[in-house]
Amino acid sequence: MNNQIDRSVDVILDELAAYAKKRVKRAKETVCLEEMREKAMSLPRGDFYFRHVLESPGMSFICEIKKASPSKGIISEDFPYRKIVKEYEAAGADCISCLTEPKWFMGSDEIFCQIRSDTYLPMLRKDFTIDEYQLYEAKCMGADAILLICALLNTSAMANFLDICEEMGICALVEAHDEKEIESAVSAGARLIGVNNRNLKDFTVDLNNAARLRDKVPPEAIFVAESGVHSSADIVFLKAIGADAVLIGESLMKASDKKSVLESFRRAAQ
Ligand SMILES: O=C(O)c1ccccc1NCC(=O)[C@H](O)[C@H](O)COP(=O)(O)O
Repeated sequence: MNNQIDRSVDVILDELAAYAKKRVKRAKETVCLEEMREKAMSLPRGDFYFRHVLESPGMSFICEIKKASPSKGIISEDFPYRKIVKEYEAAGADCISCLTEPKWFMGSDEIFCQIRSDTYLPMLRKDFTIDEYQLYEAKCMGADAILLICALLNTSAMANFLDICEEMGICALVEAHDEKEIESAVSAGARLIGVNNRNLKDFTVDLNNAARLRDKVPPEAIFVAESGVHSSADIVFLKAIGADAVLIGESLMKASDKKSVLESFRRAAQ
């Protein structure tokens, strides 16, 4: 993987979606859509564990496991993900977000499944969802939640995916970056809305995005502030603007002592 990212590239989301389409097409050659749907639907319905954990009082922490990203290249050469999840657990993480996108994030379904078998924490399968097939895959992998990115889905596709998640008893974290996307998420019926502080078109990060958009998310939905959290001061800021949860990746992945960094973030949220 090329660690030198061209920051001017604004097509990365399109490329991620196109590659996800290819991956789904390939997967369907092994297990077709009907079979995957049947497998998923035959499993016991989930109990929306992910959302219930985020609904508990106080700010919740969704801690991410990722080796690389399009904006940062390799984040963590050393990637002992099974050890990392234990450190997150020990430091009081509420949920785990695990990237499964293989090309830019260097994730995989296998990594997800290994972590799944190691932790009791609710897990988000973080991938670029463009096909219902991926929802069934996620359910079969034991995911408690999946990611839906507004920039990749129109309102009706989003509503359809949310209905499928509802039927399977898993949650959808619906990610928005601006007012229009939040409106789309709300009218599709999203109950967990993540505002990304990272602009996925130019990779700039600004925590004020969450602040600016906080009031656009209805109070009955859970508001997750995503990306760009690097310090206890960031946590204090996001708590003050009314974030119910934060999703943190890079700063934890880069920390040599993840447990103490996460513990300090959690103290800042009290
Ligand atoms: O992070 C990227 O470069 C990126 C590029 C294109 C699509 C998604 C991308 N990242 C996903 C995320 O937003 C983050 O993994 C997540 O919110 C955690 O952010 P951070 O704490 O800043 O690592």
